[in-house]
Amino acid sequence: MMLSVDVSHRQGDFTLDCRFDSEGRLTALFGPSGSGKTTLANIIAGLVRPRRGVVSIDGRALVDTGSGLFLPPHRRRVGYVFQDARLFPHMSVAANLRYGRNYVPAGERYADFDHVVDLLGIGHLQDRHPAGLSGGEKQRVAIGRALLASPRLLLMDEPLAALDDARKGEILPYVERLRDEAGIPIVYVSHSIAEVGRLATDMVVLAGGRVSASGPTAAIMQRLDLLSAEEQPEGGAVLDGTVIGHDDNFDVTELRTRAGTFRLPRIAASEGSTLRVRIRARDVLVATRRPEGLSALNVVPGTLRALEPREGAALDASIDCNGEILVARITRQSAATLGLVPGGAVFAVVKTISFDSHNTARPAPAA
Ligand SMILES: Nc1ncnc2c1ncn2[C@@H]1O[C@H](COP(=O)(O)OP(=O)(O)OP(=O)(O)O)[C@@H](O)[C@H]1O
Repeated sequence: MMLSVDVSHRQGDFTLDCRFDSEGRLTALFGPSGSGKTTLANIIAGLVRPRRGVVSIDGRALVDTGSGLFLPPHRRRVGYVFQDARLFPHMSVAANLRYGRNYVPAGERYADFDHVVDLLGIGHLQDRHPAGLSGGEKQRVAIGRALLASPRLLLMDEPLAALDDARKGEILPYVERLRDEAGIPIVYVSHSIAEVGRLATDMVVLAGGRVSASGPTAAIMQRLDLLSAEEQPEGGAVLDGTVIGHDDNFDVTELRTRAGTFRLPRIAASEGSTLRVRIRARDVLVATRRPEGLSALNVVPGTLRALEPREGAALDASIDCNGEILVARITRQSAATLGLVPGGAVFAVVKTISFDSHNTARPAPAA
């Protein structure tokens, strides 16, 4: 599926002027508060009519101001999941789930009730009412309701924002399954690097109503300049790898990536399965010689590509490790002391313990 967006819009003092194309399974609209993510999602859904422009899915326009076309929301077949689940309180879970189906012509209904219920693990909740559900359960039902309307595209606007960390952890694997198994492209609004790094195949970065970058997640994530100063240490490389084994003595999992082999705290994943890890810039050290007498278990050789000074004492070193770029946030003083220069041979050092549930996930299978 190809989602194409080229729109301009004004609301109050805010101007949105966005253009991007995405073929991603899960495209994240990422950016700080007020950058225009929800406005853009609302334009795609048909809740906001742009002043100018076109939104199309696979070449079929949903809105085209040039020709005066504006499909109303219910004719777009775009499912929308909001931050708060917005279930009908007087209806059972089963009735909530069936609600959207009735608006879809029989010939266009492809979503299978049992499959969706199974995908989201909500079969046992069907007789309950929303008031008796946890936040995470409500959100899974809201996702199910949107899916059962057989959408061509699913929009999710900060669907985890209202949940605590434990509930987020509970629901993230369901979003991954949705991305990998439901066959519906997802546009996912978020300002969380952890969520986007884990889920997104593609990213559109918004700043002040404009697209500052778009493309595959791994390529965008390493561009720390796209992040705010507070977010930058959270940014870094996103690598996909294969589990090559577990060390039972030390509860460690070995992951082979193109950049090298990494040891992570043990992960319940079978040998040969694939994992995505995000290596935060703040967790990477740089050495000019292979270090000895150091507790960090992960040392991969590479070539220094660039040194980008950041605010205050910080500097980002981009290290090319066999074609994958790792970013290390170090001090300018360290770079000067080590005599770092682009083109030099270095080692990237990563603590095993820096891999945690916030930066380890299963990747989307190849499209
Ligand atoms: N109906 C409206 N009228 C006027 N201005 C609006 C309206 N809705 C939103 N805005 C403004 O448009 C800008 C973009 O808002 P939007 O909700 O799209 O941002 P966002 O990136 O989704 O932010 P957040 O992450 O906080 O939800 C903001 O400056 C907001 O104040």
